[in-house]
Amino acid sequence: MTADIASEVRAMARRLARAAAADPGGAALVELKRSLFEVSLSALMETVAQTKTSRAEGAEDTDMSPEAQEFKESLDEIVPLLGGANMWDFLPVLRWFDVFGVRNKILAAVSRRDAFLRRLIDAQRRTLGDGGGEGDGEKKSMIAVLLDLQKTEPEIYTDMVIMALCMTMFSAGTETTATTAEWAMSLLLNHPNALAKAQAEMDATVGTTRLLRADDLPRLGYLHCIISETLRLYPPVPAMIPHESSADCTVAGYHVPSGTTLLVNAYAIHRDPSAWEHPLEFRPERFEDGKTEGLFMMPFGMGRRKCPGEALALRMLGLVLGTLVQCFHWDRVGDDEVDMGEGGGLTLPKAVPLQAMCRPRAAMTHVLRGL
Ligand code: HEM
Repeated sequence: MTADIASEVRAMARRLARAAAADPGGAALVELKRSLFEVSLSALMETVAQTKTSRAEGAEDTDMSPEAQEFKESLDEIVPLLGGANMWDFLPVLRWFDVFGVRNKILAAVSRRDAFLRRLIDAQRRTLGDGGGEGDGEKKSMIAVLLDLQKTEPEIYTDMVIMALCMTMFSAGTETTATTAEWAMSLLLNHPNALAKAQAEMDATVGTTRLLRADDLPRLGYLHCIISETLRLYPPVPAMIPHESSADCTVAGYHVPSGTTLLVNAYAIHRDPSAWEHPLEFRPERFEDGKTEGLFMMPFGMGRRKCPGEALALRMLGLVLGTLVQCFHWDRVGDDEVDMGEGGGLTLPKAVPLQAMCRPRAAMTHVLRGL
C-alpha cells in the first residue's frame, strides 16, 4: 500500500517537474485539483486492482491507468448529480415524475460504473486463473485477496460484495483526500510563512538528496500540524454521514426519539469560538505540543463508525503535501490571494479550483531528474 502511494506520488512530482521544464520561464501553471485527484485515485486503483501494467504508453499528460481514467469519468458524472439539491427535495411529489431526468441520469451513470467494476473483477479473475497475482502479501491487489476468500466462502464474498467494497474505497477515499490536499495548498499559498516553515522542517529532517519517504512522516511535526489545521477549517465531510439513533435519548437537553436521522455538524464544531481561539484563522501552531488536547476535532468522525481510512488518508496526505513542499517553490497566479470560497456538494469543494505556479527547488533538481 505504502509502496503504491509512494510510486504514484513520485509520478506526480515527475509530471510537475516536466511541465515546469517545458515552460520557457521554468515555472508551470498547474491546476492542482486535477493532479491531487489523480494521485489519490491512482494510489487506490493500484491497491484495489493493480492496473499499472495496462497504463497507456506515452500518455505524457497523466500517469493514470486507463482503468483509473475510466473510473474518474464515471465519478465526474455521478458526484455532481448526488451533491446538488433537486426540486424534489422540496416538493417530494416531483420524485414520481423525475421532472428533470435526474433519477434516470443517476441510474444510467451507476449502471455504467457497475459494469466497469464487474470488468475489473473479471480481469483480476482471469489474471489469477493464468497464474498471475500470486506474489507476496504486499503485492496482491485487494480484489485478488477477496477472490481468494471467495474460493473458501463463496456465499460471503460474492461478486456483489467485492464490487461494493471497491466502490466504497474509491468513493470514500479519493475526493476526500484530494480536496483536503487542495485546501492545504491553498492555505499555504496564502500563508507563505507557514510554507517556508514547512520547507525548513523538510530540509532539516529529510534533506535534499532524496525524496521524502513514508517513514520520515512521524518526524515532520509541523507538516502534520498543517494537515490537522486544514482538516479543522475545511473538513471534507462537514456534516458526517447521517446516523440514526438506536434508542430514545436526551442530548444537551433535547429529546431525541429512537429512529431519528442525525447529522453532526463537524464544520461548526471545528469553528466554535467558545472552544477555539481565533477559530477562523489558519494557525497550524495551535496543534503543536498537544495544545489542542481535549478540544473536539472530528474530521474522521468518532466512535464505532469512525472513518476506517484515517491512517491511510493521513499517510497519503503526508506524502503528497510533503513531496509538493519538498520539491517545488509555489507561487500564486498574480497578486491576489487564493480565493477561499466554498462550493456546494458532499465534500466541501473549493468554489474556484486552485491554480498555482510551480517551479522545482534548485536544491532538488538532481533528485527530480532521477525520478
Ligand atoms: C481526508 C480524508 C478523509 C476524511 C476526512 C474522511 C472522513 C470520513 C468521515 C467523516 C466518515 C463518516 C464517519 C461518521 O459518520 O461517523 C467517513 C466514513 C468512511 N470512510 Fe473516510 N475519510 C477520508 C478518507 C478515507 C479513505 C482514504 C478511505 C478508504 C480508502 C475511507 C473510507 C471510509 C469508509 C469505508 C467509511 C464508512 C465507514 C462506516 O460507515 O462504517 N475514508 N470518512
